[in-house]
Amino acid sequence: MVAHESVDDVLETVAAVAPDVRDGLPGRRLTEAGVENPSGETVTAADVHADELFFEALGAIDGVVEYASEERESVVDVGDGAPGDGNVAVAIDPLDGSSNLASNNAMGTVVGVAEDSLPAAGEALVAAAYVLYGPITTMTVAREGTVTTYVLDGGEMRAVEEDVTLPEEPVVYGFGGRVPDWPDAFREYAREVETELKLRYGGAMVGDVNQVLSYGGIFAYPALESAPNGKLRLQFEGAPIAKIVEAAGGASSDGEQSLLAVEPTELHQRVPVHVGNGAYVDRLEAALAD
Ligand SMILES: O=P(O)(O)OC[C@H]1O[C@](O)(COP(=O)(O)O)[C@@H](O)[C@@H]1O
Ligand SMILES: [Mg+2]
Ligand SMILES: [Mg+2]
Repeated sequence: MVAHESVDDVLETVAAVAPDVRDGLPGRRLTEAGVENPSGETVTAADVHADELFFEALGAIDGVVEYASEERESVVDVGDGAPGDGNVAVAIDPLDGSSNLASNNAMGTVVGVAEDSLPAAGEALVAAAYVLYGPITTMTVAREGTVTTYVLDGGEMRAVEEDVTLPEEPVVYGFGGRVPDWPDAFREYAREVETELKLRYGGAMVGDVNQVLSYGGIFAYPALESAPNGKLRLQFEGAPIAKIVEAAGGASSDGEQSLLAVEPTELHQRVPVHVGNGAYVDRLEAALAD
């Protein structure tokens, strides 16, 4: 098998499983799983269910040899051999923004496909995608330098927008964390941005990034005084989202460099995430460097 066939299989499988994840949400509303994930966060029954569905389906693909999830402590070997030579590793945030289930707001799934063992840097990703469980279930895929958005119809991928690019005139911003917890330099930057753009923050990274991809602007979950690496995880959130935003003509940063260049040292490490139009990311980096 060659790598692109494994990548096709992974993307088609994520698309096929996503409707089942969605169908499983109503019955798991307001149900905690009673455990913490490796990041020390409360896990909902919906997080566990999504992880199980993706693990079963993705782990069964011939060319997938490693599976790592935000909900699992370590990488699981699910095939013979190592990533490379047609084999791939899959890193997944099975349900992003799952605290939005209680309030019935948008959530997502984020997936990165690498030809390297996990944890792998964003530069090693051969494809990245997110599913958005909004009024419509869509899937946005970055592959071979271009981004395509699909509507998922009964698990089938129907392309609705090819060569997705960030609009040149930015319109929206969304920043996570509490204002008093933001470092001074970020707070000053945010004060400027809020005079220029409209606030769009829904509390699920996938939904908030999709606003930026649709209207242009910037999304950030920055470093916090109480958490210098922010909240989001490099492997499961920052790197795949950066791959998609950069392939769509935007930029990403951990505050100093592209998120794709950040070398992971731990599977669940966190990283400050800033993604959006290049001009806003450049200004952010300049503001943090002062
Ligand atoms: O509740 P906050 O602090 O705004 O955090 C929201 C962020 O946390 C997340 O929900 C974390 O992702 P998970 O739901 O996958 O843990 C992001 O989707 C979102 O950007
Ligand atoms: Mg998440
Ligand atoms: Mg999650």
